[in-house]
Parts: sequence; C-alpha cells; structure tokens
Amino acid sequence: MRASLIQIVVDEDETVNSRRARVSSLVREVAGRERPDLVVLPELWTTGAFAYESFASEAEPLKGLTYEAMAKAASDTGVWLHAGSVPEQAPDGALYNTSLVFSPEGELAASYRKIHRFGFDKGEAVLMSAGSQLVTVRTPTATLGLATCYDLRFPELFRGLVDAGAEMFVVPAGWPERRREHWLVLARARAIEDQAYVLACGTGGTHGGVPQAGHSVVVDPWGEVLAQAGDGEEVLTVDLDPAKVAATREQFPALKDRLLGLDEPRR
Ligand SMILES: NC(=O)CCC(=O)C(=O)O
Repeated sequence: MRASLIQIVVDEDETVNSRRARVSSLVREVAGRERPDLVVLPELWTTGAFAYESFASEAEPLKGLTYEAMAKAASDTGVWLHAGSVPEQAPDGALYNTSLVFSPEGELAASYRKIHRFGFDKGEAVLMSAGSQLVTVRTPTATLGLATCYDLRFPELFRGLVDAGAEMFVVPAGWPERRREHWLVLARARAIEDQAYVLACGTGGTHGGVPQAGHSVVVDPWGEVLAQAGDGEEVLTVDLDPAKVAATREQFPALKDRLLGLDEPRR
C-alpha cells in the first residue's frame, strides 16, 4: 500500500478559494506522479488551524465546496483521499472540525468530528463543538483510524481505535513550530504503544500568527520513522505493509497484556 502525504503551506496571503483550487490540482498531480493508494491532507487547510477569525466566515456545510472539490479529485484520480478537515457548519449552526475521507469512486467513506479541541479557554476550544464518535474506515488494504491534531495527546482515543480494528492512524494536523518535538515524539509514541502505522500530515507556513511545524511524519508499527518532511510544502510518499501490524502485534504481544480499560479483564 502506498500513501502520499501532502504537507501544505497555509499562509494568509493566499485566499481560501485559490488554496482550494491549488490543493485540488496538487492532489491530481501527486496521484498521477506517485501512484499512491491513499492521499492525505492536513487539518483545516482551507483556513489554517490557528486562523480562528476565519472559522465562522469560511465554515461550510458537510457537502460544501471543499467536499465537492475533494470528492471529484478522488474519483478523477481513483485514490482513497483523506481530505484533511474543514470547518463544518452543522444544520443546527454548530461548528465542527470535520475530517472527510473519500473512496476512489468519490463517495464519502467517513467523516470524523475532532473530539479534543485545542485552545483551553479560547480559539478552537470555544469556537468549535466537540465530536463524540470514534471513526474507523475499512479500505481494501487496511483499516484506518481517524484522529486530528490535538487528539494525538490523548492515547485513550487511539486505544479505542485499536479496539475498533484500526491498523493505521491517519492524523491531519496544523501543529505549531513551537511544539514540534511534542508532535514527533507523540506520533512515535502512538505507533509504538498501539503497534500501528501513524500517518501524520501537518502544515507549513504561518497563519493566525502561529508558525507551523511542518515535519509531517510516517511511523511504522515498531516506531521507526519511515519518512519525515521539512518545514515547507512537501510530498511524502511511502510504501506501507499492512501485514506488518499483525506481525508486530504477534511477535511482541504487549497489547495482549492490557489489564485496564477493557470491558472484560483478559486474565
Ligand atoms: N490544531 C491543534 O489541534 C493544535 C494542537 C497543538 O498545538 C498541541 O497539541 O500542542
């Protein structure tokens, strides 16, 4: 299975409309050149994860402009597309940070409303509502577990995804440069403790006054970093072996020693 992560530069000198068009072209270009099965985009790449003042003005219904553009990019290129997340305006007016995953036919395979919102008592934490559902996506080659950015700090979410069958975590993000080391360590930690692939795709540039970390990263179930981006716009393409997840869990069966947080104790 081949995955391409597209780390996008999200700066405020580019309009949302032009970025949407540019990213649609990029998905097509990368799909044609790298021949991936799965393409991954970052969190809130239309606005920027820290461009709080744009969330309401740029919010879209689930099937809005970004949905339409990404569904078409997926079906035109025949890839699974994790289109990152959009500021979703729900029918009741609430805003969510919602990830969209499209099948190669351009059908919506899954949407995930970010559960842990960042900002403590401001920003996303007050502007957005929290999702409450764990979401996995079965593709022909692997079961994906969905999480978004700040979720990476909450290992219990990832354990829940493992219990739901996840073999590969896909984590779109808009992570700040200031905490780059946290990002890299947490991505590896989630891979090691859950013996799963982590595909973590962030942004470059500066928005909302916050320089972004870039450094999108792909980690294997043993915790090895398979590829890591730099600061700017970049594509990371990696070949993944989903069978390595079961093999790692078999050879080093630490997940079988879990005693807490299970419906029934194992021993
Ligand atoms: N967009 C985010 O969720 C940012 C998370 C973050 O900055 C952090 O966890 O640190």
